[in-house]
Amino acid sequence: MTLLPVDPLPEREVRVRAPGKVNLSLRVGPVAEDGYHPIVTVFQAVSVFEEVVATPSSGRTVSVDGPQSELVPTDGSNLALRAVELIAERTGVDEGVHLHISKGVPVAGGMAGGSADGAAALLACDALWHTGLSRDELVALAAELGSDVPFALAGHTAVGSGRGHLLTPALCRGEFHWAFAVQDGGLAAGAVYAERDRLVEARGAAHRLPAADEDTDVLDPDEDVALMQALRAGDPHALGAALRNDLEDAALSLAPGLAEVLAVAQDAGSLGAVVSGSGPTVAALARSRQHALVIAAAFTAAGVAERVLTASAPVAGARIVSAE
Ligand SMILES: C[C@@](CO)(OP(=O)(O)O)[C@H](O)COP(=O)(O)OP(=O)(O)OC[C@H]1O[C@@H](n2ccc(N)nc2=O)[C@H](O)[C@@H]1O
Ligand SMILES: Nc1ncnc2c1ncn2[C@@H]1O[C@H](COP(=O)(O)OP(=O)(O)O)[C@@H](O)[C@H]1O
Repeated sequence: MTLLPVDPLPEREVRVRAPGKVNLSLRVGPVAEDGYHPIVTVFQAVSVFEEVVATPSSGRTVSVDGPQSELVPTDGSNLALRAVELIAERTGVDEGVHLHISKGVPVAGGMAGGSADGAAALLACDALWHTGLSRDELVALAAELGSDVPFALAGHTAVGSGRGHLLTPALCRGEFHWAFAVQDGGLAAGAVYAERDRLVEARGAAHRLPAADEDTDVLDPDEDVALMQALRAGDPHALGAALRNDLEDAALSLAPGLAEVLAVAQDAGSLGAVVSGSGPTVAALARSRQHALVIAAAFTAAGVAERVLTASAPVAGARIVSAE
């Protein structure tokens, strides 16, 4: 009897796409004992995406391509690999996986690209390993990985409280258009929060006030009434006027060149411009898709960005795009 060659089983592959974000408002309270700051933030997911492809493998490894990929660690500190270890540990799975990440979101840019990879890896492993986790279980694992990871799962527009991990969906009508000025060097979120503490304390000392007094009402949700109304009305002019980021002074203090980026956005007629999260990416709100391209061109012409991006928003959170 002759044995016919048998085709190997087709490689299974799960492909997930997850968005970056911009903080439309970011209000920061005084640092808590655990080293984290209570915040109230309005997240919006933007059409700048990470793609993560998971395939079975003997080990647990990651590879990365795309802009700034050389800045992304491929050891156990990679958020996507941390997600793999976490889901394996909690579900008792003893399998390997290789993740390939194609980066679209700036690295350490304040747009939560690493968080998007973490969220994508959770979804990919859940599908690949048939662990069948519920949405709530995935969200709980996401919150363990990082403050911004639950929003990368949720997407759209949402209010984040606590460390930013407790989410409430926000009503939002229509489509908004953004231009982003991306910088080469990133800013670490922890360093920017620490710089904010230093600035608040220095200001408190100058006014002979206890530093914490300044933040007494900062976490009151009513502070964002105008912004929430602008979102409900789908009014980009009102939204532009309501943008706010309490980390902006700290990001500007660590990266003073960002003041010029904000000025260029204003000169190009943006409806509002802010540092995105902990920076250093600057997000400029445009009147239209065409206007976003004009603002992006102005960033390039002024030489204030290493790279420019345009995006529409809001978009959905992490999604499986194919599983075969
Ligand atoms: C500033 C924000 C705004 O959305 O995002 P980015 O701009 O970095 O994307 C977030 O608060 C960042 O979230 P994320 O980057 O997930 O932070 P984590 O990994 O949880 O924490 C990194 C470090 O930031 C500081 N941190 C983070 C969140 C928070 N509410 N208070 C903090 O003080 C802590 O020092 C922590 O050690
Ligand atoms: N998958 C990943 N992609 C990007 N950065 C990662 C990843 N995993 C870990 N990191 C580390 O986290 C840092 C910040 O991640 P990132 O999400 O890109 O920025 P931010 O927190 O500013 O939004 C990076 O400088 C990098 O050292």
